[in-house]
Amino acid sequence: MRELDKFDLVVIGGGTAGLIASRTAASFGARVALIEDNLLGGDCLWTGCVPSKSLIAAANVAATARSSARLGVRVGDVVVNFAQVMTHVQDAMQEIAPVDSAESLERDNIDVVIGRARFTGPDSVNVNGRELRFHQALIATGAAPALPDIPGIDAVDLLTSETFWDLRTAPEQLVVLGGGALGCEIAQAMARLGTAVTLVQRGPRILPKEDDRASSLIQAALIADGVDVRTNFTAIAVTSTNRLAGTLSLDDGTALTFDRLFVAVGRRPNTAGLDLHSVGVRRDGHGNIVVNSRMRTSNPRIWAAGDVTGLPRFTHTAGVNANLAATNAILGLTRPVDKEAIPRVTFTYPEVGAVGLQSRDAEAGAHRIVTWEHEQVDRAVTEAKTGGYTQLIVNKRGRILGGTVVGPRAGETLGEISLALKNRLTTSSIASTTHAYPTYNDGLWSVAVADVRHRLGSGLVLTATRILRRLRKARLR
Ligand SMILES: Cc1cc2nc3c(=O)[nH]c(=O)nc-3n(C[C@H](O)[C@H](O)[C@H](O)COP(=O)(O)OP(=O)(O)OC[C@H]3O[C@@H](n4cnc5c(N)ncnc54)[C@H](O)[C@@H]3O)c2cc1C
Ligand SMILES: NC(=O)c1ccc[n+]([C@@H]2O[C@H](COP(=O)([O-])OP(=O)(O)OC[C@H]3O[C@@H](n4cnc5c(N)ncnc54)[C@H](O)[C@@H]3O)[C@@H](O)[C@H]2O)c1
Repeated sequence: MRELDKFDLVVIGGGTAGLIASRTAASFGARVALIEDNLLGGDCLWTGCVPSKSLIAAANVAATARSSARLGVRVGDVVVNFAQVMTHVQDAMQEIAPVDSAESLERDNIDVVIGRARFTGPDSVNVNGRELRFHQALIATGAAPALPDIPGIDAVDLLTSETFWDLRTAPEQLVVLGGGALGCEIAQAMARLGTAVTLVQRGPRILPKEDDRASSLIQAALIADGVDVRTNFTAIAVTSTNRLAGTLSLDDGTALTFDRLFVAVGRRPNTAGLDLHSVGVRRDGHGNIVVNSRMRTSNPRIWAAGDVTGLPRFTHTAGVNANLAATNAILGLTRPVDKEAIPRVTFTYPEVGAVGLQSRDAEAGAHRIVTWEHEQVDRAVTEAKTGGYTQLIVNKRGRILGGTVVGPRAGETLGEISLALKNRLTTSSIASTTHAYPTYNDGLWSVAVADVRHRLGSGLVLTATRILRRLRKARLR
């Protein structure tokens, strides 16, 4: 660590938001210190995206092997070695870790300080008894699993996204509480790996943020994989038989036996111990740090990004918003955050990808919902994976305002829809772009062509087409 006494930017938290903010600021020549309390890489690398997608990859291989006879390939019994699955999960994390390491950050001229940060004054942070002074600071301390307040729940060692990755033996009976992205991904993956899984969702449907039909398709897919999906139930008590196992009582009088209970009911921001009061950084009713459209907090010297804010909790939003905050902080710019073109993907099978408006947001007369069934996507037919759809929400001129894709590679197709949304493109732009055949993106191409045809068949465009045809005929006479 260099001994110059004041940093241009002190970043608290070494997850995606903190790493990106530090690198952005350092690339502008700023003097940057990054403080991390635990492991550099944060949630995405150690407890979130990377381990969960590695687990899902193994689960999908098991499911593909089991269903291969349908395509004429018979394999023997599918045997899952859960300890080896978890070795694969650990290997994936270790392979990515060097990118986020202290050595790599120091090569980018970032001073890394390991320890827990606490604000001690308007321009100072204390770490392990040591004072770091800053011109500006950025809070990127992330979030942790929220725990529901259910009588008896403290008597069992819950599985959460933080503890699950330490498992080396698969539970036999897993109860998953919460049917959001996390609950659905884990429930399906574990069912595919051979665990008996029950998913309890408080509301009427799983994945409630998604299009109704997407929720129904994922619910059907989970059930097909053997998950016992219980929607519209409230858990009222936990009775433990030992520190790990017990029963979960539901409000209809039934009780679910589990040997592990996985809790996936949302996240709460990590702000404890930062002493935000002392620096005048405001939080909302959920404890999220309040930021303006430029990612600045109520203290103009302090910025925040990532899961600790109330903005959508994804790795890509953490990275993009942190980059924006650091750019605004160091260069004095006033670039606003993008709140419209925020894509999200739930990595169940099939995947659900969504961005912008959804069918429930479409206003009659102003918007149209155009849908293409994957039964008509040749790639899906060749792979026998036709149970999905591509849907766009467009305005009268065909401008793309949002979309939902359900299918095996929905997340890949979503990139093109996000690009269209961000750049205010119409379906004509997609329709007039040649797409390689046969790909899942054919669904998007087809839905765009269908929309252009619809517009050609009505209103001004129809009149213009008719006039052109008449003129052409007259010339040919
Ligand atoms: C199981 C799971 C799967 C997920 N899958 C996806 C996915 O597929 N795609 C996607 O986009 N998103 C996914 N997410 C969400 C994604 O992981 C988060 O949105 C993202 O990692 C948030 O990054 P962050 O930098 O804001 O916070 P974090 O990565 O949590 O980083 C915060 C860091 O701050 C440190 N810290 C906290 N307090 C202090 C302090 N006082 N002093 C010093 N350091 C401190 C913490 O140790 C931590 O390392 C998933 C999340 C989970 C739980
Ligand atoms: N693919 C991805 O991008 C991905 C995957 C996993 C997690 N994540 C992120 O991780 C975070 C956590 O995910 P999550 O699924 O826990 O949060 P979430 O808020 O998306 O979903 C929680 C679900 O639990 C339900 N719920 C709440 N209390 C309940 C209770 N007592 N009993 C039963 N159900 C209850 C809610 O209705 C909701 O559907 C999110 O911010 C998410 O963005 C993202």
